[in-house]
Amino acid sequence: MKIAIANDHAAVEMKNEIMAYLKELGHEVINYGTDTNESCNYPEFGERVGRAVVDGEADCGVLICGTGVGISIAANKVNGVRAAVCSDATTAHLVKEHNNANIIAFGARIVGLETAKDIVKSYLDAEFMGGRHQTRIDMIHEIEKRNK
Ligand SMILES: O=C(CO)[C@H](O)[C@H](O)COP(=O)(O)O
Repeated sequence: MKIAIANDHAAVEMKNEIMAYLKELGHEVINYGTDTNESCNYPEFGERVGRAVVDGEADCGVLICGTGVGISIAANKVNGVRAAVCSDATTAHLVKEHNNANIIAFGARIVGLETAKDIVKSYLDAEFMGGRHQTRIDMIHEIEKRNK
């Protein structure tokens, strides 16, 4: 898969570890920054990965900030993005199966590296179940249309 990844200053080291792990798993990774520890603003990076996924430059995305929350909120402002913050592998699996999340997010100040690896692996191994879950995703798209 082609995976877009980005982070803020709180997550540079974790992003580098996760990029290496994703490559080990055989994925292509597109890095949208940031690559320095200098303080920056997570909305910029959330939007970059959100756009990359919605525009089809990547199949899915990984976003990391201190908590995973701010960067996912920003990504979710791009129409068509379903970014989900996860702190455990079970949730990561379910956000793909039920919500067809196209971006997974987590916090470098919240989870350790091994948990972060479990989260991305569990997400990537899962498949969207469709059916009643598709109905609900269609409803989310309707909300987007009503609130453009
Ligand atoms: O988690 C985050 C957003 O949800 C950010 O990483 C966090 O707010 C950055 O904080 P600071 O500028 O104090 O390092």
